[in-house]
Amino acid sequence: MESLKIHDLSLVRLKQIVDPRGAVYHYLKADDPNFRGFGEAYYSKVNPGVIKGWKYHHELFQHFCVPFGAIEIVVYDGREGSATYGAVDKVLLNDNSHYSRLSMPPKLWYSFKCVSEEFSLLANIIDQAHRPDESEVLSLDTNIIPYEWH
Ligand SMILES: Cc1cn([C@H]2C[C@H](O)[C@@H](COP(=O)(O)OP(=O)(O)O[C@H]3O[C@H](C)C(=O)[C@H](O)[C@H]3O)O2)c(=O)[nH]c1=O
Repeated sequence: MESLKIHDLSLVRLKQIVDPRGAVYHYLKADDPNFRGFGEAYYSKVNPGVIKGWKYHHELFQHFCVPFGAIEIVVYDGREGSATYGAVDKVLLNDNSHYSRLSMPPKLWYSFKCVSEEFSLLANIIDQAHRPDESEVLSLDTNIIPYEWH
């Protein structure tokens, strides 16, 4: 596990099993300590240079990885009472040297940018089905979150 500032946010390097026909990419197993149950899996396609966010989920526990392309994801801890209140982590996820899973509890703000030349896919496994009433958004230029994308 790699160390991040935000309490409860975890980054785990994943295996890619090389095979001349095409590798196998690990993602998430039910016996992983971070597994919280299965609700839904989906991909967010992000075009080159595009930033999506800020987003916030009241309830969802999320597991991100990037099986195609490269994405920088920034996470902000605005949870009152958190031991790491105010902390920001920035993580690179890609399909080769940074093939990792970012596991994230609810109530953290995040945004992500495609930094590959082609589009990227951000895969997400969540512990309950997506519901539109469960999330919040802020614009990228908000002054509530102490991070500016360039
Ligand atoms: C995820 C989802 C989205 N939608 C609708 C809601 C919007 O009208 C549209 C795009 O959703 P959104 O703008 O949230 O898409 P992304 O910015 O790619 O973000 C999504 O993928 C990243 C990785 C996240 O972590 C978000 O929580 C997730 O919403 O699809 C649905 O109808 N059902 C769904 O399950």
